[in-house]
Amino acid sequence: MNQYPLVYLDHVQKVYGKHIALYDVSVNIQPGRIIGLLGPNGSGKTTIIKLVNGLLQPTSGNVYIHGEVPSARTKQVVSYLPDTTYLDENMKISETLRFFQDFYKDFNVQRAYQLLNDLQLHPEQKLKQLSKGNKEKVQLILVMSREADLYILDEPIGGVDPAARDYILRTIIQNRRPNSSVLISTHLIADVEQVLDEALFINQGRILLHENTTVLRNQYGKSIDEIFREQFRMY
Ligand SMILES: Nc1ncnc2c1ncn2[C@@H]1O[C@H](COP(=O)(O)OP(=O)(O)OP(=O)(O)O)[C@@H](O)[C@H]1O
Repeated sequence: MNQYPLVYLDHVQKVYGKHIALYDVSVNIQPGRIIGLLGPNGSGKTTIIKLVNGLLQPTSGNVYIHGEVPSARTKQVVSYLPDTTYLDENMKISETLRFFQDFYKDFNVQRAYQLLNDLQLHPEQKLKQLSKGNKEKVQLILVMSREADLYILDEPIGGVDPAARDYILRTIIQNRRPNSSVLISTHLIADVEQVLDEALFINQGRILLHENTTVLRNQYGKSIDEIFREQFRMY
């Protein structure tokens, strides 16, 4: 058992040119948790995600995954869904699964086929034949079928029918690797809040709150979406 937190951001500051994107951010993520990284456009969500992935370096402070700075080794335990498409549109769904199987030795192809079935996606369909929402589902299934310690989802399922978002997230999250954590970045709070264990509110590069969602609901007598809107008046 690793004695370090899964993720620890230790007084992280990130500056792009003259713009300060993150001010003194400290965050601790434990195993087995579903965390919503919630904030309006430009608040610093993607910057945090890229720092955890090792795609960006902090200007000051440190990022640790299992007590180590991000490296090729830590990347093996993090499965990342970027907010852009990266798959060849001419591939069939089944070919994307083979591609992931070749690329990631921790890819669980049985889980991927099970999830495709659960979400009623046909493996022989080509990506270019799929709707935006169904393409997002395929990407989510690919990322969640790795045996990772941390799954990072940057704006997942924004194109999916709102009525189906909760079901899709729930299905995928319930089938993830046991005791892994999921960090979900979104501004669609109402659609994800039922699956969240913790809420991390961020605004203008500062963490405003990091709390258990049940504690928050009980404390305010409101949904996470309502608390977010009322407390921080971002909308
Ligand atoms: N490469 C860059 N150069 C300069 N400024 C940047 C760069 N990347 C991000 N920023 C700025 O840093 C701030 C945080 O951006 P970030 O992409 O982390 O926000 P976000 O919360 O993910 O936003 P969104 O919800 O719109 O995706 C924003 O003000 C953005 O304009």
